[in-house]
Amino acid sequence: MHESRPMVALDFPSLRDVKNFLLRFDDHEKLYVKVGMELLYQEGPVVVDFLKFQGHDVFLDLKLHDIPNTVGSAMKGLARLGIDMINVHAAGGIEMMQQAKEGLIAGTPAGEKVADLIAVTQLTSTSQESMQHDQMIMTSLEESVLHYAKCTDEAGLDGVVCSAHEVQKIKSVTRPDFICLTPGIRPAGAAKGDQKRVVTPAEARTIGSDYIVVGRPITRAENPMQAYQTIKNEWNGHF
Ligand SMILES: O=C(O)c1cc(=O)[nH]c(=O)n1[C@@H]1O[C@H](COP(=O)(O)O)[C@@H](O)[C@H]1O
Repeated sequence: MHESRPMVALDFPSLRDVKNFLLRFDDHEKLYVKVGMELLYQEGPVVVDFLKFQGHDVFLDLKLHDIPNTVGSAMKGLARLGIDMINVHAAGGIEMMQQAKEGLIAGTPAGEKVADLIAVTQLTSTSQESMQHDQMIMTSLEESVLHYAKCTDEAGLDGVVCSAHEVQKIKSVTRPDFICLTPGIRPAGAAKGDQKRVVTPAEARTIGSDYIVVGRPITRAENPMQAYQTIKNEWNGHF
């Protein structure tokens, strides 16, 4: 495990919703939050400024996927926001990922830590059937994920977004410190929603995930702080 806090996916449509959500937590609770496209596209970079000012760590989950030059230039601009982690789609290719990394390094202000850069393999909402039908990748889901993980490592990135089911094999074909960040986390009995490949926080811990990302089981809980603490305890092996 790399990070003892579960990352909280702030999948909200506005900064006002984020502020209301954070009011449910103690002031001293510094979170590692994930800002995705829903929030950033509607509110802009001010969201990141706000969260960083409040002392939270920020994973900017924009899943960039375009030609190498465009992604590299976009990364250069995004690096100035002072984020802690950011991602691209491995399907964009090795050259795209390399330029993403170069852009990120070039845009990071002198003296500041370069954000972790990871790549999405196959989304946790993708099943083997949908991958073969929609993407026409005629291999197993696991083979596809491992292939993308190897390409990501070759491009010099820090790790991947994957399902916890794939963590052990990914580390065996890359390296032990290759980050495996796993969404698709559901406490026992919680609704899966659109996620296809899910595990509990305790299972993710046993399997060896480095980070877990949790959205709806916390953001839609009646008591988000309590849901967060329960998941955090389970993730840290305290029951
Ligand atoms: O990159 C991601 O964060 C991501 C990749 C993936 O394969 N699956 C996945 O669910 N996610 C994100 O993780 C979060 C999961 O949210 P919940 O399903 O509500 O827990 C969402 O914000 C997704 O955008």
